[in-house]
Amino acid sequence: MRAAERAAMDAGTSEWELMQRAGEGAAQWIARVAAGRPVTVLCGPGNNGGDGYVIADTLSKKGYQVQVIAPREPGTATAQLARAHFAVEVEAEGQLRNPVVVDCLFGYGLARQVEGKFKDLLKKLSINHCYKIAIDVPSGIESDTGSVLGPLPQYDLTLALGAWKQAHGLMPATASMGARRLVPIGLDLEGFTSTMSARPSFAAPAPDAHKYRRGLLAIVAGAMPGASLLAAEAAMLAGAGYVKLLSEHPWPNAPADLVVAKDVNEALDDARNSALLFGPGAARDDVARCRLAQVLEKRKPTVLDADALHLLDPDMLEGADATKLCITPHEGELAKLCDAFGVTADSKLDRVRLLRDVTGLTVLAKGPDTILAGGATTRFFPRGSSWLSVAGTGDVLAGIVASRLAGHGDPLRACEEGVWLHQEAARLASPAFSASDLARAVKPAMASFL
Ligand SMILES: NC(=O)C1=CN([C@@H]2O[C@H](COP(=O)(O)OP(=O)(O)OC[C@H]3O[C@@H](n4cnc5c(N)ncnc54)[C@H](OP(=O)(O)O)[C@@H]3O)[C@@H](O)[C@H]2O)[C@@H](O)CC1
Ligand SMILES: [K+]
Repeated sequence: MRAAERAAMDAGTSEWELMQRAGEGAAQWIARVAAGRPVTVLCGPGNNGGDGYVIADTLSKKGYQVQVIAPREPGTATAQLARAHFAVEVEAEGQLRNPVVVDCLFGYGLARQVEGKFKDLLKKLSINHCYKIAIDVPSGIESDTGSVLGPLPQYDLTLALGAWKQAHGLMPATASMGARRLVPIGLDLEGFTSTMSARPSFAAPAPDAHKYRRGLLAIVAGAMPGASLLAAEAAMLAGAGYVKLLSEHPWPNAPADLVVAKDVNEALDDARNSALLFGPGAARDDVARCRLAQVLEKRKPTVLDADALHLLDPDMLEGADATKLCITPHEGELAKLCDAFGVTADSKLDRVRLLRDVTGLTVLAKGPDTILAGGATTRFFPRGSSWLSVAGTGDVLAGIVASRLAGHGDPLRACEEGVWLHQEAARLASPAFSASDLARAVKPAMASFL
């Protein structure tokens, strides 16, 4: 973010100009929400506080009654300029008088624990029944890691300035932000490798499509059949033209439109397979270990999930084509993988990136803050439904990602599309769904992206 702002300034746009765009853009949102009601703006000592003075000034000029509380005078030249433009009284402390409160205490410059008067203000904000708006990031948040450095009110709206920061996609920060909106300030974000995932759009199959061209996905089942059946049911609705379940199990409950291949070795050898999925319900014994080795040997685009992630280690990966593989670990599986590959880091984000770097795999670390890392890219996602916290939803995700992978063979794109489809299916299936409800909801979810 600092580099993008520096580039804009080098190209002739002053910091003051950027701050005015940010403050005025944010004020437009605030005016919509406030709808005429008086507004309190809390201003800190840096440029986040500077944004606050621009917001206060813009709202005043629109006829809003504005209270500004600033415990410390602005310390940067640009924030001082903003303060000088706001000709109305500023209180050093006081009660939050108004029904809408805008928090401009700290942005991405917060570098240590919030203490003293700033801490008191954030505490007051926490218990106040006002509509709470965070400017750029909530002021008690470290914007690179999403970790908490001060009191964290539950905001109704967070307005990211110029670009999304990593905290907008990371727990625990993201849970406090309420709705999130981006205020553009004209920065050139081309080449940003770490970004919020953009909503994808899908197309109907090509006019000359047939089932193989749309992709043949082979799902290799294991000892516990339910999980791979769930993955298959989701995969059949997520784009692949042909989903085959490779299993020696007799499958009395498999739907009629799911092909079950009993000769697993023969079906795995099928040159027409576009993608493979292995792991859900696979168990962690020697049989599963041999199966994983066999799957990797095929060097096809492949999704590894669940038990396969407990079996994966550097020896197993030897000879595999990492560029075609994606892994979809939850928190526990991520810890197991980090252990196996000698990765240690404090934050989930660093663990995911390091694991990607060490293995060359595309890593989709699922959870309340899903992180995707592959190649040089990191993607964050809008918050998904918390109803996804139920058994079997990971199998459904693996099926969806594998189905997308069968269609085009690009692991990063498949993961990104998979997360969106999964979250949309959850939204449509909510509240309180089972994993098979979720798998069925992939069908209407597809329609949302066409
Ligand atoms: N650059 C640009 O082009 C644009 C930037 N923009 C905006 O600027 C924001 C970043 O501004 P920033 O870098 O000035 O940092 P900011 O978040 O205001 O805080 C730093 C200040 O707080 C202080 N401080 C830190 N921790 C503290 C603590 N615990 N307790 C007490 N004090 C503490 C620290 O001073 P210190 O005491 O460390 O000397 C410093 O004074 C960004 O999020 C966006 O909103 C937009 O206008 C668009 C254009
Ligand atoms: K803030």
